[in-house]
Amino acid sequence: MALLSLLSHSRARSSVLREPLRQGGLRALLAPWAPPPVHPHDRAAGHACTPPSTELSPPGRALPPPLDWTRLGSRTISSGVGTSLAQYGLTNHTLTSQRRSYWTLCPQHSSFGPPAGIATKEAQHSVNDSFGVQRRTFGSAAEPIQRNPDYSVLNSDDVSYFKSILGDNGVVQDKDRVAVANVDWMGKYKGASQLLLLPKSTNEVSKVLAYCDSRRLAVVPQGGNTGLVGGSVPVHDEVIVNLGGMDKIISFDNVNGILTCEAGCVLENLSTFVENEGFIMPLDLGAKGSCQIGGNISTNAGGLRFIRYGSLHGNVLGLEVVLANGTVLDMLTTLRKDNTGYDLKHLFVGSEGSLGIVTKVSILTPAKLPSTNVAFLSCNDYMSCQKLLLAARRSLGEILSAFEFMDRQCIDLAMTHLEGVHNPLPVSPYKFYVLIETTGSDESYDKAKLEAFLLRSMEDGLVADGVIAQDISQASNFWRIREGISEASVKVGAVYKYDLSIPVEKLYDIVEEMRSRVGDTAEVLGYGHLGDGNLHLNILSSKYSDNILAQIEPFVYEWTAGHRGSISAEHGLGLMKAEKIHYSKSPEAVQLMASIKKLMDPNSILNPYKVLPRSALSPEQGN
Ligand SMILES: O=C(O)CC[C@@H](O)C(=O)O
Ligand SMILES: [Zn+2]
Repeated sequence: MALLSLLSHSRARSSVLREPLRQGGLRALLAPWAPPPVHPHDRAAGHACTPPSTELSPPGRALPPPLDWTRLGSRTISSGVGTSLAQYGLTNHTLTSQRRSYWTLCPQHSSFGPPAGIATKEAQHSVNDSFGVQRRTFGSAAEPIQRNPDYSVLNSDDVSYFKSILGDNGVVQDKDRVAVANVDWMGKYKGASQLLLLPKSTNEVSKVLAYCDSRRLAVVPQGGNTGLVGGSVPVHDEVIVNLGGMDKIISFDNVNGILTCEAGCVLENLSTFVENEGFIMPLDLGAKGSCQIGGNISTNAGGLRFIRYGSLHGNVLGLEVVLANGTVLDMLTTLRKDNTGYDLKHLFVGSEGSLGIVTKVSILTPAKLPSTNVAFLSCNDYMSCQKLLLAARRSLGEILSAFEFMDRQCIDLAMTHLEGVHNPLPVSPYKFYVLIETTGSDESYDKAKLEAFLLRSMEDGLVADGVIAQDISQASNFWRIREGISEASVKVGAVYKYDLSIPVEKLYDIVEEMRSRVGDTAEVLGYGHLGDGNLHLNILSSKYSDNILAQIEPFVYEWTAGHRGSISAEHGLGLMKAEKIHYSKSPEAVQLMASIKKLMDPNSILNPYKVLPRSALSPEQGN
């Protein structure tokens, strides 16, 4: 049945937070009593991207009720079509302040606890809480990881030194607050750090690292802690250095669209800021409400706009980075072209904090275009999805801004676990769903183009059914389904996540093979950024089990390598895949990476046990 409602609307995206953070997570515990608010429109250097509110302190004060996140997210991003914040009586400042007050003071979530439904007994047992001993991350086939005995153990003199640099508020030893920073949002990776540091400036980061290097104290750099591979939490007792307090917008060049800001700015706040200037961020992720730009860059995050604007390697113009020994490397250029020697910034894009800590960023932001359309379509088979992608590239060309796919299992999961979303298509035997977004500069031309494309695709049998969002809330609902799959997947109990680059024509084969391998023991989901050849393979079960894992690994890595794919398209290697790098990189490449690591971080203090295999590093540095 054809159900094409051919009406256009402007884009609206719901704001999807990683669940534990929405419930009052790490950001809730960072800088709870902050300096007076600064409106993000005020671009004088040093003004806050996340304007903290004086309304926030002190705890125990009466608070307004928590806001409706989904609706606020829509309002924020819909400002191009006459539903601006101002029309709703909200300013960005109000919005952000309200968010922070919810995060900061939501009383029932102020103490640490793993996300509901995830921290099974198995999970708790699989990680030994006393540091200095073997740790095994559950859901991983890896051997337990020994603490490297060459690292020093934190003592009271260290803490006193950090207090002399960061002040009392910048040095957190409170058990509950440190516990939140020790665990990732899925409750899957858990460290045993005793110390969380909250620097406010590059100079402070530099002093902290210089000291840690001289003492050989291991460090884990942390942003919004929204990663999926255990890269942003400690493995043992590493000191956590969280950049969330460095959240200022430094400048915006509104002729060239170049944003310069500190690393701790939350992506969604940057989006709101640049959208008010008539630009957009070149990347967009489901975790935008929590993730920070420094973390995005350190992990080379891909996301939903990659098909249109490409990778951060292309969009990041400059960086300021603090090296392991405290040296500040100023590469904060805003030039589009600069061919003077090696382009060192690329070493830090995607190296997951193992070579330095990103403290400032300059990034190219594309112009915001006025006309956006979102279509939600179903296809009968995977071949139709592939053909549809090719047809979309040919017919929609310059206006195509997203091409995302999901199988039916994803839709079922989203409908079961996400609040307030509904399947816009009739419940049916469709096996695949595709979300297509177009963004262009001419509303009637763009709309006509998309409509013609969809009608043709239906006639050709590529599309079985579909809708085009007629208003902001429909568009928001479509995006919420796609962006919410990750969040919904952790609600089942246990989730094994793989993030693979595979040639598009083979991409769904591994999902089907995996289904037959795990049989009834687990549910297998396939979704992702089809336009980028990026599959998210999620395997869900009620609890973690070595038997299920044995069906998945090493098969998933061998299969991917056998098809010349990558075992990490966009999530990075982190702890989960540090020992698997050889499936995607040659021994020579891994050796060169290890040499670079040793050159730049000879004491191996930065994010140990992550990214590179122990065998590639020398014994005393690699454990
Ligand atoms: O959770 C996942 O597996 C994928 C998360 C994210 O990269 C997405 O595209 O939704
Ligand atoms: Zn993704």
